[in-house]
Formats: sequence, structure tokens, C-alpha cells
Amino acid sequence: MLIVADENIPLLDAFFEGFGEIRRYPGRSIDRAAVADADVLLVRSVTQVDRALLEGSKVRFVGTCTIGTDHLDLEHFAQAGIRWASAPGCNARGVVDYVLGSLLTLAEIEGLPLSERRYGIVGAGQVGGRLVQVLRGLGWDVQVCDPLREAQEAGDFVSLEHILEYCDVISLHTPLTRSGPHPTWHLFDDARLRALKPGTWLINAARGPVIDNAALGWVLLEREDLQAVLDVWEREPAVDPALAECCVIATPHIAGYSLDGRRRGTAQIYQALCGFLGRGVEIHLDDLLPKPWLREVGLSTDTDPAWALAMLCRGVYDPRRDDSDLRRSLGVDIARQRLAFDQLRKHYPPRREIEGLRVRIDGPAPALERIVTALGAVLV
Ligand SMILES: NC(=O)c1ccc[n+]([C@@H]2O[C@H](COP(=O)([O-])OP(=O)(O)OC[C@H]3O[C@@H](n4cnc5c(N)ncnc54)[C@H](O)[C@@H]3O)[C@@H](O)[C@H]2O)c1
Ligand SMILES: O=C(O)[C@H](O)[C@H](O)COP(=O)(O)O
Repeated sequence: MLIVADENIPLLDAFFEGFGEIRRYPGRSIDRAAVADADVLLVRSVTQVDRALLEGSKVRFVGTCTIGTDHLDLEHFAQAGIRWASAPGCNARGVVDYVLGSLLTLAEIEGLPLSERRYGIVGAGQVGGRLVQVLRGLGWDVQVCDPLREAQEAGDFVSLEHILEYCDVISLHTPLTRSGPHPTWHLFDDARLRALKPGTWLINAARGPVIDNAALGWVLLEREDLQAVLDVWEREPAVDPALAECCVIATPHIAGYSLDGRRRGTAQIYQALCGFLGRGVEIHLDDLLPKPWLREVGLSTDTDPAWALAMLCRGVYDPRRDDSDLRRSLGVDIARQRLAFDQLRKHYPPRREIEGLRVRIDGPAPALERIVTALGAVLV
């Protein structure tokens, strides 16, 4: 069996060498010639997998080690009888940690307590749903907009208009869709961006085109009261340097890039391929994940809760380093800047997740216990 794979998929050999030959390519270079003889194609989000790529090839299974599927032509897969799998939820916790780190930075810059802001989460699936749980666990006011879930289940959902009118912080976690009853392409267009409440913080760690980036650039220049955090960009790997300049945090699509999340993505596709081929699952992610680096933290009962929240989050991950890395790459010509965007992602430093961090408190401290539990850390 021939497997053609994006070279940036971690643990390719560990999971897939038992299936046959693996040929690695940079994700953006996977073309018709590369996949012609392949039985299995394993990709990340940068490879457009459609009829133009696959027609005439032997590919019968496509696995994307990502949550997002907007780079896959699922209609063609159905017509051509190609089975496919993605990795739902694999890096959702990484995105939650990214949003928490961004909120801490925004709060410091603006001098505003996070507990007094009103949060609007747009898209409450694997990522948004976990984020809602964490923020509500902290006792904060969180509004949720997800019309697709709202149509199917009872729940406390609100409209996007309510989010725009009521919330001080808006975090986007929808897929990128161009059709259907609630398409998300340019969901935040010029009119909605101009309708943001004074002082709104807007975070996009979903897909770049969910916000009209040109409109956002203009609105941010006109309205100094707004603050933006962008992990994703409309024309990746190109980043508009002027737009990045207007953002509090600007990163190269790494919100979900925890070591755990990336390896989990490979493991999920390995399991899906085993299922497709009717083989048993023999390789387990737990054997391939290093122990958490920050394993246990001790807090005194008189620790300031706001300080504890910042310390627990930043002790594991702080997006400011990723922001600095991207900004250093923006002063060069566009070709080198695009290359730098991909290089920052390819050589991304290993980072872990907050969930599972063990926290010991030397006595009863309800406010601290609440923070620990909300973060998904473990009270010991
Ligand atoms: N920046 C990153 O590193 C990173 C990492 C992971 C995922 N993502 C992106 O985030 C997206 C969300 O991830 P997920 O795992 O939560 O996906 P998911 O499919 O589990 O959840 C998406 C949710 O968005 C909702 N939704 C769809 N259209 C909507 C609309 N118009 N308005 C409001 N809600 C809408 C869906 O009903 C669903 O509940 C992914 O599709 C991917 O593009 C980015
Ligand atoms: O959809 C996802 O899972 C994320 O956006 C993921 O971080 C994409 O990473 P990439 O495939 O571009 O390396």
C-alpha cells in the first residue's frame, strides 16, 4: 500500500509504517503526480483535496489530521466512493488555551478585569463548547450563538445580533462554510464589524475568511476602541502586515498547535484508517505522549485568584511568544513572509495543554478551587 502524506504530520512512521510505503511531501506541493499511485492520502489543512487533485488516482481513503474540513471536496468524495476521516476535537483544547492566554493579555493591556466582561461565543462545537464550559466554570457571563445547534436541541442560545449588542468579547469558533442555511464566509462583514459595541474584543481562531479581513483592517484603523486577536488570515500563508499591526495578538494559525493536539490528530486518523481496512488498533497515543512538563503546582489559600488564573494558564502556554515570532517575519517581502508563516508552523516549539495540570492547595479556598476545576486542571 502506498501512503502519500504531508510531511508536517507528526508521528507518521510510528503510526503508519506498518501499512506500507510512506511518501512525504510539503502539504502545499501535493499534486496530481504525487497522488497518482497512492492508495491513501493523509493531509493537513493546507492541501486542497478535490476532483482536480484526485481524479484518475488510486486514492480510496483521505485522512485529514485536522478539525477543519473546508479544504476537502466532500461532494466529490461521495460521488467517487472515496472514504474520508477528519480528527474531530483533536486540538480543541489547544484553541481554548490560546483564547485564555489572549484574554489575559487583552485584560492587562486594557486594564479591565476579565470577570466583568460579557462573552459571546459564536459556534459552540468541539472548540466553542469547551470554551463555554471553561468560561462559565469561572463564573463569567457567557452567551452562545449556534443556530445549527439551536435548530436541533433545547438550550440557551442567542442570535448573532444579540451577541453584537450585548457582548464585550466575541470569540469565533465556526467552520468555514459558503453554503447552507448559515454560511460563515464573511460572517463578520463590514456592517457587522461596524456594529460592534464600543470597546469590543474580537478573537478569530476559526478560519480567516469568517471575517472580511479588508473590512476589519479599515474598521480597526477607524475605531481605536476595538481590539482584535487573529490566529487565522484570509489569504494564508500571506498575512496583511497592516492588519497584523492593528491586532493585539497576531499568530500564524497555531491556536490548536499543542503537541498533544497534533499527535491526537494523527492518532485519530490512524484509528480511522484501521477501521477502513478492517485492522485492529495496535498503536496507542498514550504510549507516544511525553509526560506533562509542568506536572504539579502548589498554591497557598491566600493566593489572589486573578493571579492564580494567569499563572496557571501562562505557566503552560502564553501566545505572546507566537505573536512576537510572527511579527518578526512581517517586515520582509511577501514571498519570504509566506515562507516564514509556513516555517513558523513547521518548526513550532512543543507546547502542552492546561487540562490535567495537577494543583495542590494547602487548605480550603473555594475561589481557587473553582478556577482549577474550570480550567480542567485536577485538584490534588
Ligand atoms: N486556529 C486553529 O488552530 C484551529 C484549530 C481547530 C479548529 N479550528 C477551526 O475552528 C472550527 C471549529 O472547530 P470545532 O472543532 O469546534 O468544530 P465543530 O464542527 O465541532 O463546531 C463548529 C460549530 O459551529 C457551529 N456553526 C456552524 N455555522 C455557524 C454559524 N453560522 N453561526 C454560529 N455557529 C455556527 C456548528 O453548529 C458547530 O456547533 C473548525 O472548523 C476549524 O476551521 C481552528
Ligand atoms: O482545523 C484544524 O484542526 C486546525 O486549524 C489545525 O491547527 C490546522 O493545522 P494545519 O493542518 O494547517 O497544520
